[in-house]
Amino acid sequence: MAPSPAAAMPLAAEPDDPEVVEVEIEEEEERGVKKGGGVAELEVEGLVVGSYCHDVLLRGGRVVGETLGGAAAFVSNVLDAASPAGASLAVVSKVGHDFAYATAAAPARHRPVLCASPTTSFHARFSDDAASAHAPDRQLRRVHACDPIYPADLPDRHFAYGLAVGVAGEVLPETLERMIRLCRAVLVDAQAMIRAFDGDAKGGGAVRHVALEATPYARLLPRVAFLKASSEEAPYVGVETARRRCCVIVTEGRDGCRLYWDGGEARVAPFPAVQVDPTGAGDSFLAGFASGLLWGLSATDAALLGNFFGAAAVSQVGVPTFDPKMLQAVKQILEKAIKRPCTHLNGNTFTFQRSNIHDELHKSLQEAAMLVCEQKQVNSPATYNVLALVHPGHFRIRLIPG
Ligand SMILES: Nc1ncnc2c1ncn2[C@@H]1O[C@H](COP(=O)(O)OP(=O)(O)O)[C@@H](O)[C@H]1O
Ligand SMILES: O=P([O-])([O-])O[C@@H]1[C@@H](O)[C@H](O)[C@@H](O)[C@H](O)[C@@H]1O
Repeated sequence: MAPSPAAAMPLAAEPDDPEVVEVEIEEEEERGVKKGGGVAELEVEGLVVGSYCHDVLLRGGRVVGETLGGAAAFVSNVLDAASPAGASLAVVSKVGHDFAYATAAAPARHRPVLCASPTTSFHARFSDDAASAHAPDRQLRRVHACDPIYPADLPDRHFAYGLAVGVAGEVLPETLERMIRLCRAVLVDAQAMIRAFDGDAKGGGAVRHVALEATPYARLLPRVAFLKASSEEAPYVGVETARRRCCVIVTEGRDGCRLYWDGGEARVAPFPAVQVDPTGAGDSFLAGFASGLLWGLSATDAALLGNFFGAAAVSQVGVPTFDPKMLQAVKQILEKAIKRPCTHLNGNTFTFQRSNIHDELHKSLQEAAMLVCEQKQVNSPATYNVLALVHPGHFRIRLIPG
């Protein structure tokens, strides 16, 4: 189906909601929007909700790496790097006193809330067989579960946009509902809603998926702007039903992604990457996509930025470090392509159409993606046998020599 030229998406909160009117007034005052024709310098604050975790990567029964994980870690890494000037972030994340990445030189970027229970942790077991773009490449087991994030844990102020990015069931339905009230547009990762765990007393157990429709999150979908799912999660989301309530984005690994909305769909092409660790690709995609919206791109164009950061994520183990030259190149490309950033998340609608700059944007970002590949090849010592190839020595990650 060809993308519709001008589909529109309502805001997360209802337009006649008194809270929305209040938000608009407050936002205008806070941002110092110049009235009477002056150029507006917009300040946009986003809210990320989901806990950091410890990831243990295993291959052939051996631990090959231990890294900072949790979608909030990957998401804030990309949003901090790629958002336009004037955009800031609040992150609500919970960890235990055992959290291993609070004091390292390259820590979790935003301070988490400390709890008595241990930090959420996952074991990711990678198979030696080459996975297809649509097949699971790892088996996840939750080993510990930290406390859930309650509505009262969210800051008591309004945000331009919010990302619900739980990994272990920590974003409760009532917490998502509160996010929807606080944020003008909410983007949700399906993994925050459809994961179930074959539990033991400490919260350990294999990760399973349940049908979204059977969860208490389903009724909130009409008030969500974008729902992202991997191809593995898509059957549990029920794309045909969900797309009538919000825009659904299905990521397809090295094949890029597809957007489905009520009345249209679009495929967005991927970028080249040498994959060493698939962890965090979906998270980095979602954050790249959100930053594309912040730059003022249509959803289909913003998905290019999602694919770009998804590809960058798989090129490194754990939360990636971005080459400043690459980031500068990306921002220059966006500044050149877009005359006025920060419009869509503050406006009344999202647009979906593939713009006339789409192909040019893809081509320019492809050149920046080559910088990521080149940087990887220069930095990679052949001393660590990690997941697929090798990875630059990095103090945020403990790699186990092969
Ligand atoms: N091998 C790859 N090469 C290029 N891009 C990739 C690769 N793997 C993932 N990506 C990018 O990251 C996005 C998310 O990856 P995917 O594997 O679908 O999600 P998840 O990590 O949730 O399983 C993809 O849509 C794509 O843009
Ligand atoms: O790889 P991805 O699907 O984008 O997201 C991953 C989660 O599925 C996983 O539970 C978590 O431990 C990782 O750190 C990462 O957040």
